[in-house]
Amino acid sequence: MVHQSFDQDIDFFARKCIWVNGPVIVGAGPSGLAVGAGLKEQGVPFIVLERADCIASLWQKRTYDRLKLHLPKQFCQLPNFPFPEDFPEYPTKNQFINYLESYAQHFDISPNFNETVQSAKYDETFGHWRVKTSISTSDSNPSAFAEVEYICRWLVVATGENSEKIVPEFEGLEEFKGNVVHACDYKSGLAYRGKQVLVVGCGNSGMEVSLDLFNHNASPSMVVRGSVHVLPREIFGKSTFELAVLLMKWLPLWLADKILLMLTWLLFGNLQKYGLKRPSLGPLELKNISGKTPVLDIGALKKVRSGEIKVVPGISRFSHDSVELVDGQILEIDSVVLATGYRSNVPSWLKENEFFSREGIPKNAFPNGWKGNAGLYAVGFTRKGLSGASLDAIGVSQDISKSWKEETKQKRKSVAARHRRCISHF
Ligand SMILES: Cc1cc2nc3c(=O)[nH]c(=O)nc-3n(C[C@H](O)[C@H](O)[C@H](O)COP(=O)(O)OP(=O)(O)OC[C@H]3O[C@@H](n4cnc5c(N)ncnc54)[C@H](O)[C@@H]3O)c2cc1C
Ligand SMILES: NC(=O)C1=CN([C@@H]2O[C@H](COP(=O)(O)OP(=O)(O)OC[C@H]3O[C@@H](n4cnc5c(N)ncnc54)[C@H](OP(=O)(O)O)[C@@H]3O)[C@@H](O)[C@H]2O)C=CC1
Ligand SMILES: O=C(O)C(=O)Cc1c[nH]c2ccccc12
Repeated sequence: MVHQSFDQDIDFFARKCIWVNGPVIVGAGPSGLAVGAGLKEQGVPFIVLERADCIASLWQKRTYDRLKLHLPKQFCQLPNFPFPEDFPEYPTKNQFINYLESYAQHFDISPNFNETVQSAKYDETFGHWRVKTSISTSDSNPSAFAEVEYICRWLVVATGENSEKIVPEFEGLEEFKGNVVHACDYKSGLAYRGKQVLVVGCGNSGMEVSLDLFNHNASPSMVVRGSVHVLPREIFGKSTFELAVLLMKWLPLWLADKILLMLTWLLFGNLQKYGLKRPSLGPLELKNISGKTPVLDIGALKKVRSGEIKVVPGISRFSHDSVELVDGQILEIDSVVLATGYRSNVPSWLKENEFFSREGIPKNAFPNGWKGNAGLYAVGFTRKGLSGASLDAIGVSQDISKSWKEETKQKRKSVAARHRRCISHF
């Protein structure tokens, strides 16, 4: 049996208290599923808590229709369960979701859905974690919920680097009468046909949303307030990411960057004249230091070059039907898509400040960022996408399995000893 439960009266409602014989995993995205799979293989019981009503909610609920994986498939599959052979080099979002559904089914992982972790704290006195959740009990009434407290020896944080959208404040945005959405709520350009759309941000989301808008006969203007690395997804028919991995094996990061940028220059030439200034650090060094992912171009650049996607500088302020930019120009716009990125939500619920930074990312760099103290683990915070998450998950599930087996053996021994003592009294 995985857990035992008992009720505790707290104020006017009952908080259920559940002892978990094994780890609690927070998040049923690729990272949480991969840890669950590793634990299943070792026979370790666990529970997975997921705030959404499905697995991989980032992929199922917070991404646009035409999204594809932008790294080749061999860098995106989870441990011990390869992609189907007929998957293309860059699987579509739906193919990836189907794969994750099969993964959960194959390893028999059934998360507790609609259950949000509100806080988790280590209890030094008893040597275990107290994980408090709220479960939404009604779709029609968001204030109807129950509360549960889990008590466990191991806590796995798998809530992701992208769990909350970043919505910056802009002067006058409240006056703007058009539609404003974050990229996580953008599905397709269908609803934007014929519209002037301001896309704020030029990461992979900003570039791909701009391209999708253009493909649906809208007119996108993309805000580039700083600098950005745009690399081709393939260089002379070979994946740029794969090439980067290869270069990084043998060369220092700066040299790998020089080679990538030289090859990119051969293909793209100088992009500054289109408003796309490169950062002074190379793409791999920048990713390593700041986490900023280079853009892997899937066709937006061609449209930037032709002027079909306009590049505009930073924003000064919005008014009811337009936006003023830092260079003084005023653009009339119908809608805004904020492709302004994401952040971790760990600081809002994990009461701990040794292992995780204030930004909610483990302080130790890859590959030493997955194990904290007192049974605390992190998976999927390496800024290395799905391949980083898979490596974390292997380490975490092996480590927990080892200590779960040791502790379980100890407990069995002491129960057996107690049992023997009892028998010898007769
Ligand atoms: C648009 C987009 C495209 C991407 N494409 C690629 C790609 O092609 N290749 C690649 O390698 N990486 C890609 N990434 C990176 C991405 O982070 C990974 O693909 C992957 O989703 C990470 O998995 P994860 O499980 O760590 O996090 P997530 O997929 O974000 O899963 C975390 C889960 O935790 C849940 N959760 C959060 N907070 C709580 C809480 N308090 N209580 C309970 N549950 C909670 C969330 O609902 C979510 O389901 C992409 C990211 C984005 C945003
Ligand atoms: N096909 C795929 O696989 C895709 C993958 N992804 C991944 O998802 C993750 C998130 O990407 P993304 O959503 O693009 O987020 P990013 O964090 O990469 O980019 C955010 C962008 O918003 C800009 N920005 C933030 N605040 C402001 C502001 N106030 N004014 C103007 N610009 C602003 C940033 O500019 P600045 O740099 O100046 O701060 C940056 O250009 C990445 O890992 C990415 O690779 C995303 C889309 C598609
Ligand atoms: O964070 C992402 O979006 C990824 O897909 C993973 C990723 C890790 N390192 C990179 C370097 C270049 C492009 C993508 C990645």
